[in-house]
Amino acid sequence: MGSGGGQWIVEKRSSFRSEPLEVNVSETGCLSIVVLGASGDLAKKKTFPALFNLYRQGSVKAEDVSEFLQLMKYTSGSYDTEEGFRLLDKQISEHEEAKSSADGSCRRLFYLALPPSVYPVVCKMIKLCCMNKSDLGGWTRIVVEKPFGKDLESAEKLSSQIGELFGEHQIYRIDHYLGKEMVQNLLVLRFANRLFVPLWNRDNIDNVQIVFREDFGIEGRGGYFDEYGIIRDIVQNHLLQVLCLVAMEKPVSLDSEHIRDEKVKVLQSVEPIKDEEVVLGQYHGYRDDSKVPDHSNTPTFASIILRIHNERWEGVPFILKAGKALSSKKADIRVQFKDVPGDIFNCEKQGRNEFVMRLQPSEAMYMKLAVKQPGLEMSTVQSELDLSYKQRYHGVTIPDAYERLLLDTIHGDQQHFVRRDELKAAWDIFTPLLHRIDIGELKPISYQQGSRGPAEADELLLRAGYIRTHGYRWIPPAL
Ligand SMILES: NC(=O)C1=CN([C@@H]2O[C@H](COP(=O)(O)OP(=O)(O)OC[C@H]3O[C@@H](n4cnc5c(N)ncnc54)[C@H](OP(=O)(O)O)[C@@H]3O)[C@@H](O)[C@H]2O)C=CC1
Ligand SMILES: O=C1O[C@H](COP(=O)(O)O)[C@@H](O)[C@H](O)[C@H]1O
Repeated sequence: MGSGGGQWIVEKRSSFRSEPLEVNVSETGCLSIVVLGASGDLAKKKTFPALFNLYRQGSVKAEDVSEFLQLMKYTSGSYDTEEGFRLLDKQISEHEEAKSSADGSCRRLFYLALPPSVYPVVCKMIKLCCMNKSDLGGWTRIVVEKPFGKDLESAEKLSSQIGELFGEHQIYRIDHYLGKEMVQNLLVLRFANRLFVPLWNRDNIDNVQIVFREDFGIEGRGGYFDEYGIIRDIVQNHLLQVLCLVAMEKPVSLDSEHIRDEKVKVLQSVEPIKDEEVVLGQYHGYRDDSKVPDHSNTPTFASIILRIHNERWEGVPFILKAGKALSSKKADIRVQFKDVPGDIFNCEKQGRNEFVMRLQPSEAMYMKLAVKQPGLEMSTVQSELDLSYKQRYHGVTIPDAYERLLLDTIHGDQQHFVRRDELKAAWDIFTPLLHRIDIGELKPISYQQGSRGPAEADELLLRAGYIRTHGYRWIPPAL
């Protein structure tokens, strides 16, 4: 899929500048976006809708999907032979010539919406057949999706194979959670607010939960899911990336490398996972999927405590919880503070201060805190300082994560992509646990679909020190 000749006007997201910068993406050469795996689930659900939205925003009267479709060309071919890739290169070159783009200024973005097993051969073919010249600012970039490997060894092997063909600056390892509004907000909240600076540490924070819940099961993805399971699907990547942003030290600057340096340090400080701090679950009915073996040991739910061995976080449990086919669909970060020393109000009975960031649905952040019960009595009640995005930013459309990340790729901004050493450190944490699950040493507990997951997970939460608020009732503000 390509565009050129001054057609695409897109907004450059200069990460933290307040004023959006209008940039014509074709000003430095023709841009071609090649989606490999165009007929797959990911391309259908995420990649093409994101591309369409970007296109729609950039072209004033292009609400019509047919205009968008006219920009596309479909090339069919096999992933491991040169023939198809030579044809692809020819088509891209013809398009670039048609747009009169100077040789050496063209930009080619290859989005691999493919299973990781074919990444190496596809990258080899791109390198062999589809590279462009870069002497006038042109580039070739590769976007790869998760799962990037299955464990430390396979991920490192994959990294080496791709690393032999492309430089790190050309490889964009996408984790779409890094493109979510509230995840991107974490750096601002933590480092642009004096309020949080002195509080964000083991002296004040008792525990942190990072939770992903889905209210549907694997829905026809049994073949993929059973091979990977919930830890590889969600925890090792999405939730761990969120943990990094919650726990990392302040980066030297907003430069991609500075941010990723700090994330790597957090990951390297995570202690080995203890068996007694893991609860695995598998929903009842999971094995009914035709592609799931009858005796599958794959977890569809996991609650895992990670402990960070450093000055800021020693002793603070980070509870990472993810599950499919549960009672609700949500993703949030819940930071629970310690009790007030020498409490004269008996607030402890009601609950602790909590700072909650809800990533989805309906982005919000709220601080649960004790206030005086309105009225004559001098008693306390749990209430909240509430920033609900729909109310506060009424009418503002929050872009989809994939839209942002595709745009970042076009702009060469790697801040929200996973660096090779980061990936290695992430696999380091989970590989021993995953291997034990793979060989059946650890078994998931069965739970009912539409439930909260295994009761053992809530027990683990209590053991970790989490204290649930009692009698708290949220009254949504009226618009
Ligand atoms: N701006 C907004 O939209 C706001 C919305 N609210 C809403 O108010 C409600 C209450 O909010 P809040 O107190 O923060 O969150 P919840 O009551 O949803 O959850 C608080 C904690 O208790 C756990 N929990 C929930 N149910 C059970 C259970 N039956 N047994 C054991 N543990 C349980 C949750 O685990 P887990 O995370 O795994 O479910 C979580 O750790 C929510 O629906 C929230 O969305 C509140 C404030 C602002
Ligand atoms: O990467 C994945 O994410 C989705 C959930 O994404 P979200 O943006 O809707 O929260 C999940 O359903 C899928 O299993 C997983 O592969």
